Amino acid sequence: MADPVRIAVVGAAGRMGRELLDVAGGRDDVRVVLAANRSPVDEISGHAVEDADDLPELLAETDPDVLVDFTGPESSVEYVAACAEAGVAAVVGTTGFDDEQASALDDAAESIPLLHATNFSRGVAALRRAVREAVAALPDYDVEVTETHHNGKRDAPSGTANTLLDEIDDVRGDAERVYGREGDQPRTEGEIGVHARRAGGVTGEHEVLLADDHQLLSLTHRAGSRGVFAAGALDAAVWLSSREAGRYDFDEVLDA
Ligand SMILES: NC(=O)C1=CN([C@@H]2O[C@H](COP(=O)(O)OP(=O)(O)OC[C@H]3O[C@@H](n4cnc5c(N)ncnc54)[C@H](OP(=O)(O)O)[C@@H]3O)[C@@H](O)[C@H]2O)C=CC1
Ligand SMILES: O=C(O)C1=N[C@H](C(=O)O)C[C@H](O)C1
Repeated sequence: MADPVRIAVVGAAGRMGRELLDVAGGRDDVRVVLAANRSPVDEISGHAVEDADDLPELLAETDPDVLVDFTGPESSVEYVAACAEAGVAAVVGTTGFDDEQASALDDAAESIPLLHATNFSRGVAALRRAVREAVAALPDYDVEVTETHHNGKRDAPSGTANTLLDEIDDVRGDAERVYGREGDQPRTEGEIGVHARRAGGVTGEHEVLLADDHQLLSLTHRAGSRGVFAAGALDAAVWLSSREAGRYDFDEVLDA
């Protein structure tokens, strides 16, 4: 069997960071060589947690093959730039990038392999394909996208909802997006309603609803645990570890 892929996890103390360290511990194709976090934390899943402000030095000391980042847009851009400097591949799960931050990922991908996905679950990959097919088959139907997440989520709508909206635009052309409705606001033809709900500990749900006067089609994905995202991100890291510099999609990992 091949040597395990050497992984660095940033955002180690976050919800996803903790899940990644836990899931990685049960796999023999990856080995965590660095866990780092902005705020000080002693230990997670048996890993000492280093100060993420020292990432450039830590990458040089620990020599990971791939860094896995689930943090925030500002830190993600900073960590990916450190990877580009150090020649370390990057798997990015962070969402909520503005255009400038997104193009910083493109810049890094000129010198390292980089894979960014707004959702690392296989179910959402299948949902994206199903949505494309449904929207193409039902061209005049009204479309509404609703996502529900835990009350600690910062960005809205979710990265996955934005990806689903882009899939719909690919098929229909750019539609007006209406974010929530209030007061006297009847639906206009072709608009897409977008709704973000935040409650309790919901891991992540996405629904694309298509309806006309006679039929309603609801396509829904519910993540049962963050383990599905962590497993997908580690699969992506293993796949990415043998790639050339460039920008890659999670679909390429699933199709391999
Ligand atoms: N692509 C996918 O499949 C998934 C993507 N996500 C995305 O991953 C990201 C993280 O989610 P989650 O783990 O729930 O978030 P948490 O808030 O639980 O954790 C965020 C982590 O990132 C760190 N962080 C946040 N902002 C900064 C910053 N400016 N500088 C340095 N470190 C920072 C935090 O450090 P500290 O401890 O110091 O606060 C913490 O370790 C989000 O963008 C979320 O949307 C989540 C799940 C699945
Ligand atoms: O913040 C989360 O939790 C999640 N974020 C991702 C997103 O913004 O789409 C993926 C998943 O839904 C969980």
